[in-house]
Amino acid sequence: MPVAVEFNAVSFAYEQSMVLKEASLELVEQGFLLVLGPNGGGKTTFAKLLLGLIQPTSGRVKLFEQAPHCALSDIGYVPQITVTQSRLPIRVFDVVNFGLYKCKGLSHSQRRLRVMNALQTVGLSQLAKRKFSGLSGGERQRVLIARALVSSPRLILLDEPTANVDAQSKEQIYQLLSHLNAHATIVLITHDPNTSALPVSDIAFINRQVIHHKGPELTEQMLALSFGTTVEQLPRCANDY
Ligand SMILES: Nc1ncnc2c1ncn2[C@@H]1O[C@H](COP(=O)(O)OP(=O)(O)OP(=O)(O)O)[C@@H](O)[C@H]1O
Repeated sequence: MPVAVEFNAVSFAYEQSMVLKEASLELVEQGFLLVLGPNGGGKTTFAKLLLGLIQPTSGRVKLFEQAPHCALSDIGYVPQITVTQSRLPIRVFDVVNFGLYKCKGLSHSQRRLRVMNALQTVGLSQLAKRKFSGLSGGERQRVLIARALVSSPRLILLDEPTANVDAQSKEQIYQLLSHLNAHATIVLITHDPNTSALPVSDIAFINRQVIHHKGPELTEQMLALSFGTTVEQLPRCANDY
């Protein structure tokens, strides 16, 4: 399988403050990467590096074998929803239409078709004319997912899409992500401890260091890092206690 995301010994510091230290991972196309870690651990910084919004202090990030800023049309990004965004006086159709800003040369009817198809994929075509501000939290998140997938990206990056939604909406979003993973690589940043319904292929646990595991389980190293122990301090076997 070709590689979708590659972090090679990536470090990043905001001025003097080191946020990521020598992070390395590789995610193949159509993989499903769960990004976990405590508040302030560096998950959003990881996402910004992937989007090419910031550059590594050292090391290299590649997206589909290119520098991220050259592969931006291959990414659909679902940001954390802010209070300001949720109050915007704008219709659902127009929110999704914004996702086509990189797709030049489409006719009005082609745009309309793509927006309606994206809304249909997330199960909300009947809400196209409704005001975004009048939707529930779960519906808003699904509209933002439609905005991300309307340009047919090869990778969808989501930052906490289930943070403020009820259990039923979370289930709908997880079903949708499982469905989308048939055609796209997924990178999901989350604090949700219950992701067993998702077809996770890889986990990255981020707390200044990045521990990458190929498989859906948390490892002992990840748990140690979440409690503030460094990997070097971990006992190597039970006899060390
Ligand atoms: N623009 C910035 N300037 C300086 N420091 C920053 C900046 N953005 C983030 N940081 C710091 O970098 C560290 C990592 O932040 P980041 O937002 O990547 O963490 P996170 O894992 O996404 O956290 P959360 O789960 O709370 O969203 C934090 O200590 C944060 O205060």
